[in-house]
Amino acid sequence: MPPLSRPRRIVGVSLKMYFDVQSTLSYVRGVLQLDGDAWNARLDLFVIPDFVTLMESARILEPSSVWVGAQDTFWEDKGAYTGEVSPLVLRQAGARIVEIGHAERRATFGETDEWVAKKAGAAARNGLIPLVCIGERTHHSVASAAVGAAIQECKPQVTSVLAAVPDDAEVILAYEPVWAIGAAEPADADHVVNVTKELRKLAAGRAGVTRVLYGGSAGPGTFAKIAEGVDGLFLGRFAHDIHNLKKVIQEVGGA
Ligand SMILES: O=C[C@H](O)COP(=O)(O)O
Repeated sequence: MPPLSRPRRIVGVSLKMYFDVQSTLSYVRGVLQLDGDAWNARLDLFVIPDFVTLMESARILEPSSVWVGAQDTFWEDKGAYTGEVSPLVLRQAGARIVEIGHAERRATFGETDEWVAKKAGAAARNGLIPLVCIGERTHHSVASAAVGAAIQECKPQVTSVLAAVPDDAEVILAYEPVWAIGAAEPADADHVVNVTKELRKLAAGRAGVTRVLYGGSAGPGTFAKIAEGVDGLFLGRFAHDIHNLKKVIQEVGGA
């Protein structure tokens, strides 16, 4: 059987709630400056600011090929849902991608697999690409047991989402072991490769493109070690310095 072709690589960064308005817009302008580099022929790039600065960020990046994303969405398009943000409005505001089920939302706000799946379906229904974060909460000290335990915990997170999204819709899965988020270093490369290879199998046969990213203290130097299992990186703190983001883009794009 010929080897399966891999989808186009992709790099994204979430600003989480680290930045104020001016810092976000200044960062986004910095990303715009990267647009002329050769990377855009080789990979997709997205930036996820907070909701308040999303529209202005999208306006700044409109002339570029960089996608703007949202950090969450609600599962209904309209109605009496005070405080929630509609996927329809996100699309109209310029978002192309929406992050769903980040570990911080699951832990702090009690998001369940059921909610995450409904949100992913709503995103796809509105023409947004769901970027679904998955990952195990605890890290087994024995490497062989850690892979099996991670797959067991991640599997329902993935299957519930894939059941809620049309088969031909594009989906991005960000494998983020919870214990590796906000840490000093990313997860062990062998662990990431072994888990992501298995997770990828859950989406085999889908008509829509499914890309698998790694996130969790990733930065310059991370991608080469795990490229066998992933299509790119989902970055946090270590890409909040635009120079580091540029380095990662060069590494993932193979420049
Ligand atoms: O959203 C991004 C991930 O949670 C990774 O964040 P981090 O690189 O700061 O650990």
